[in-house]
Amino acid sequence: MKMGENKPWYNDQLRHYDLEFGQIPRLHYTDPKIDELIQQNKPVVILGSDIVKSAKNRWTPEYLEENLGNSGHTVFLSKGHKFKYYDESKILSRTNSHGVEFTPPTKKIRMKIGDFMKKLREWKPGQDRLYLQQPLNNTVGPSLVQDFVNFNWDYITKKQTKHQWGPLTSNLLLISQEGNVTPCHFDEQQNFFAQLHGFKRCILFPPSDFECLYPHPVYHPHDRQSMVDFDKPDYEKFPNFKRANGCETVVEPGDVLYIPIYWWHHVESLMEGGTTVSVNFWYKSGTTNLGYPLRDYQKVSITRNLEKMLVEVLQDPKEVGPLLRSMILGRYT
Ligand SMILES: CCC[C@@H](CC(=O)O)C(=O)C(=O)O
Ligand SMILES: [Zn+2]
Repeated sequence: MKMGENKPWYNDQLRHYDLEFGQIPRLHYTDPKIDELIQQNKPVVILGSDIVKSAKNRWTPEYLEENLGNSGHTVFLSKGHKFKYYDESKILSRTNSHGVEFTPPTKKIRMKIGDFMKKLREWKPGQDRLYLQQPLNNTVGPSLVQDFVNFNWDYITKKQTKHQWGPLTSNLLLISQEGNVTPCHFDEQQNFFAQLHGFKRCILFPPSDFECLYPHPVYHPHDRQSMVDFDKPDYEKFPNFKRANGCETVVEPGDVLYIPIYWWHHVESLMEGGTTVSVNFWYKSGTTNLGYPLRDYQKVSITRNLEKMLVEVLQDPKEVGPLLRSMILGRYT
């Protein structure tokens, strides 16, 4: 294990960005502050728990190759290190019929785990990068099922109940090539993000950073994804990016990062850190009682609903801006 400043990784394995980041709190799982932070919809890394102990460092690439099962799995291919998500259903949507050209930045294929691992082992710079992203389902082998059953569901379910989250919707198994990046985006679900093998750097921003991170319009296939290229920010188009308030952590095997609903997150597998394995736990939001003042994520949710309604009723997305400007300039500003 590479040691640097008593960490199992070196800072030069992290990609460099123009921003400074605070640190996400890393608390022992018995610390009551964890529940305070979750209640405040703030991120926290839960340490030393046995939430995914049955899979920590056990779900190695080799073990998964043996036990993931022989049905194909969803693999994304990318020309570069970024794997920017896009919603296929929005590529051909009516509102997109206004000639909004969209070229998917990644290719989605199905691959057997053996072929995926072989490609990873034989990968050469310049070739497409690979990222396996597969919901855990009943096609996995019995050994994985046993490990999954042996997660500490009691701890997880207690948190789900205490914080009035909705139902668990899925567990996504993520097997990433070293150096891959999932660019900055937010999800509309609560997320317990469990790191099982290797190291991932996670940079998070609060929902109130909406005006610093410039999400694509809701009708766009890259809905919920930031338009800012962190590797080469365009400060002309996105001037507020320089004042985004990011916080970061590097999750190690066994760590569980709580990524609150609507929080922006950028996730990278450390460069030269080997293949990484994670599994996430996505929960629907609970029924939010509208208390005042409204929470930042509630305002984002309201913004999204407004945007969807306007695009729906105006039909042409290009009319949304002028209508909103005429509505607020000189009246609400
Ligand atoms: C497809 C999901 C990717 C994951 C980030 C990562 O591990 O690359 C994430 O964004 C999440 O768990 O919400
Ligand atoms: Zn996400």
